[in-house]
Amino acid sequence: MNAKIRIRGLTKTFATGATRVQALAGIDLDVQDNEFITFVGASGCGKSTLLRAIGGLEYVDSGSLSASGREVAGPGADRAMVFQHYSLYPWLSVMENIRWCRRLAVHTRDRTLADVEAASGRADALLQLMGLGHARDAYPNQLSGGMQQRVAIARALMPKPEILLMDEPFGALDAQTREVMHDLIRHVHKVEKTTIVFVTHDVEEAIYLGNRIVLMAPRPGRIAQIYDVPLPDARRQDMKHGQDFLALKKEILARIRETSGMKTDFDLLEQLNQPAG
Ligand SMILES: Nc1ncnc2c1ncn2[C@@H]1O[C@H](COP(=O)(O)OP(=O)(O)OP(=O)(O)O)[C@@H](O)[C@H]1O
Repeated sequence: MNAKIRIRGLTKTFATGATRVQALAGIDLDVQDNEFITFVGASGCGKSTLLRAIGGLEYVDSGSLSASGREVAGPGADRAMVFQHYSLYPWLSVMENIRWCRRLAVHTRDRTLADVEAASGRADALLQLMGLGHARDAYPNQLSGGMQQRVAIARALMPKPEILLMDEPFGALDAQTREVMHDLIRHVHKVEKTTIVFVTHDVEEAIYLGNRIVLMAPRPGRIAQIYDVPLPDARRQDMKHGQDFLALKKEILARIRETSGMKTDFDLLEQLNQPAG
């Protein structure tokens, strides 16, 4: 079976003056169609750089990268991105924001009245899917952060991308809103059957959302391990307290600590409690 995203030997170095940072080194990864895969790892391990490369927003130095069966040479209509900051157009209503992409040249495929009707049906369906029915005529500044992010996701889904790339999309939201968004995005994944690649620094979020987790490590940015998530497709919040979930969370957190070389308060406390000598 052909992978939806296929990455082989990908490398990327950033050079700023005399400083060189190897953000990605020898990345090999296959993401299958309709997978929900999460990238997690210590700060600076290259998660966003890898996501941006898949989105065609970052040049790479060497290696190969294909998405939806084509070599990635830049952004494309098969891939949509959602970032932490919603970047909605403040002068457009919720519905106008969602329909925005239809105005872009790349999506001028509404040739007949039937096309136009299909597009407005799609926008209405996304409005309902994202729980935005009551907010269709509101403007972004009238919405909470969670609602704005729902609009940004609906807008990204409008052209039916095959791949949805999400870079810490819920990073700015409070804990309760994040939980609601987690269940919503799992539902979107089930209904839309989009392949989702999701970057986060939150291990619990990575496990709850992903079918697989790519653990990355820094200096140089690389894949340290890939985990299968031992949870059924239908997720429930109470699964976060299950033994398998907690064991995986503990293991990943330990690996992140190991790879980042950073001491946590917990490590320092353990050191202090060690008998001298
Ligand atoms: N445009 C850039 N110019 C120079 N260095 C960069 C640039 N973008 C990223 N880097 C460096 O590349 C490395 C990987 O960065 P990246 O943002 O991909 O990591 P990350 O895992 O997403 O980090 P975080 O979790 O902190 O967002 C870091 O050392 C970062 O400082």
